[in-house]
Amino acid sequence: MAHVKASNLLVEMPIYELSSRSMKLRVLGALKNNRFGTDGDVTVVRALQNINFEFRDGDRIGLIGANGAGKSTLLRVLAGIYEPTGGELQIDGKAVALLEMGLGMDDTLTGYQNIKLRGMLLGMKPGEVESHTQEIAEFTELGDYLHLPIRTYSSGMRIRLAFAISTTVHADLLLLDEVIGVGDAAFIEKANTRLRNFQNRAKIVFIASHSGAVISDMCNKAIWLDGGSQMFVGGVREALNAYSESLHG
Ligand SMILES: Nc1ncnc2c1ncn2[C@@H]1O[C@H](COP(=O)(O)OP(=O)(O)OP(=O)(O)O)[C@@H](O)[C@H]1O
Repeated sequence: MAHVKASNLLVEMPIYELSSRSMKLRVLGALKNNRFGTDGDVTVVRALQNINFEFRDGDRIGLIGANGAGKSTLLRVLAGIYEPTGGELQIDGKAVALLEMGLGMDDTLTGYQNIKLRGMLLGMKPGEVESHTQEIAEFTELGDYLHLPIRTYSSGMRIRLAFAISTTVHADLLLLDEVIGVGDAAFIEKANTRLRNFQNRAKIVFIASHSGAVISDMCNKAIWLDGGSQMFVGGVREALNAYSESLHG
């Protein structure tokens, strides 16, 4: 069974560029909210604070909120890309993120070698990678390019490869940003079908989106974030209504 629980989760990011005292005072004074603080000499932005939730198998959680609300940061903490600076985050199960999918690929290696490398980085055993290689290769439609170093690929070709590998592994917890830009028009439809199957296999899915329709369609729970704080956790309709009311006064 997969399970994820956040208790008073806090994520602070240091802003080292604000070194002079006068700049710090200006920024802290101008931004009269509790999002900025100091840690010793360093100014920090609280990207997330007081986040509390608990989800289990079957939960599909939409992350909603304005630009800068903290949605991507929450996905990154769940993915283990950022460490919480306070509170607790407990994850039982294997998390796979379809964020920054190109990370962990090596430019000097061929497509086939990257399938092996990234597959293993994502937790597959050598035999498992082997048995999926043909299918991954076919899905990418990259043909003979797979024998060339990936520095010769276009950005779209890289994304195809990274997406095909990432969606092959087993995920208990799947972390998605709505806009994953998986390539040209012809590829998008195929990629969407693969993504839907991948989502269906995952036990818990988090998806950040600005589209109420996407959230209503895919999720049974939602978290509304605003300014790094959690404004609402619960049903999708209630969350979308509360968010929409905040926007329209
Ligand atoms: N590496 C970083 N250093 C400093 N501040 C950061 C960093 N990453 C995020 N932040 C801050 O954390 C806050 C939350 O950002 P985040 O990207 O999570 O928002 P978001 O809800 O995903 O926004 P969007 O809808 O625009 O993608 C923002 O105020 C942002 O400036």
